[in-house]
Amino acid sequence: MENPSKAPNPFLKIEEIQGKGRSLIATQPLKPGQIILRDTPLLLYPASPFNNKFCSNCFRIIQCSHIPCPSCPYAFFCSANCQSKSISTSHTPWICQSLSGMINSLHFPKLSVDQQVEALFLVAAYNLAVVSPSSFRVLLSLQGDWGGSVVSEAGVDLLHSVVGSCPNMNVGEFGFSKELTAALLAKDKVNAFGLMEPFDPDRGSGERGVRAYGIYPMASFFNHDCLPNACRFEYVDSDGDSGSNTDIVVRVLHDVPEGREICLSYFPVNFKYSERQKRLKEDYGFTCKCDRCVVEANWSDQEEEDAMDKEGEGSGEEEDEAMEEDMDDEENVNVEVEEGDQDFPHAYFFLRYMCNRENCGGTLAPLPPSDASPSTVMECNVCGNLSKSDEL
Ligand SMILES: C[S@@+](CC[C@H](N)C(=O)[O-])C[C@H]1O[C@@H](n2cnc3c(N)ncnc32)[C@H](O)[C@@H]1O
Repeated sequence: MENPSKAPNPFLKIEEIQGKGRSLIATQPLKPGQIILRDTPLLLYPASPFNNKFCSNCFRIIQCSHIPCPSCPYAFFCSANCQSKSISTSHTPWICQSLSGMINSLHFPKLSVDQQVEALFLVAAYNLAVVSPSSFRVLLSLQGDWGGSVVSEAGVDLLHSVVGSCPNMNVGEFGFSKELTAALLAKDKVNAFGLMEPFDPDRGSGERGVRAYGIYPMASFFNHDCLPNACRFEYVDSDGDSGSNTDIVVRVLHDVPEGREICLSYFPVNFKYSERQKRLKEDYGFTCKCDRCVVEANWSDQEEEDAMDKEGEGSGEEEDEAMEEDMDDEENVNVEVEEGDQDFPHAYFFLRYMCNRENCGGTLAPLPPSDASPSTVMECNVCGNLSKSDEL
């Protein structure tokens, strides 16, 4: 599951940016669609304690019959291979015993579903301390501290006592303390990526279910931007080796010059200004001051509504200066933008990089370039649709 001693990434370096902390910077000019990162999770944990829809090891959909764990009722596998692999990764004997102890305790059923999922994370994290101390150290080095604003003291007390009901919380050199539990919860909150359930056209983009959460050692250094220059893809249900299907793949959307920071959006880009600010403050502990937020901070509610309507229509207007800066090197700009309409300066981004399929809200990135020529086929990172960029 984890591989903390990977080769250095040739496209990215970590640098401190004032006000943002560690950030990922392009070490060379990047082409549209270029894969800049494939990252393997340090740990994965299920988004629900009582799920038999997804394999507890590879998190693929279980197609027909599942294989239950012989020792507890909380894990199901898609194959004998996954079951045997899980013994050293996602469902070790330690996790199996801990889950049984914790879920049968008096406190667990009183937790909200979100708290139950956080308890599952803590069990997975303390398991990592047992099975791979070096990976646990990597987890501890990520952003998120006890005392930050993203986890409440009451929540920490409750979860620490619930996880304390596991029968064997002797976790070696790291110990088991409230401070460690609090730090782990904060790290989970600001770094976890959701591995999503397959796209369902009948559900809105905000309602899409999560099958599992993962903490990725390198992807955890991507900062947020409300108009990102990269996006991540996951192919959990793909064939191939169990183990690599939960990797995340990050591709750039357009040309990026050397030295530019690479950012993801931490949620669908069509969220309104107020929703974005709330989410970033509550879940990640910061106030976003990206170029888009600076512009939208001055919008009235009506202007925001108008902009969202236009975005839904996918109509193109003028690029703003900030976007121009990011797009200077864009080779495939073939979208006509209307002149003189200043009220929705980021329309170009939505026209070109937002999936227009109903209820999707995904981001479009070109397929990886072949022979150094950018692809004209765009792939949506939510519904998986492929479209020709020149259809725009
Ligand atoms: C996934 S981590 C990103 C890496 C992090 N900067 C670090 O030093 O490890 C998320 C955290 O980075 C910071 N961050 C991310 N995007 C930011 C932004 N646009 N402005 C300010 N801080 C940001 C916040 O502290 C957030 O909780």
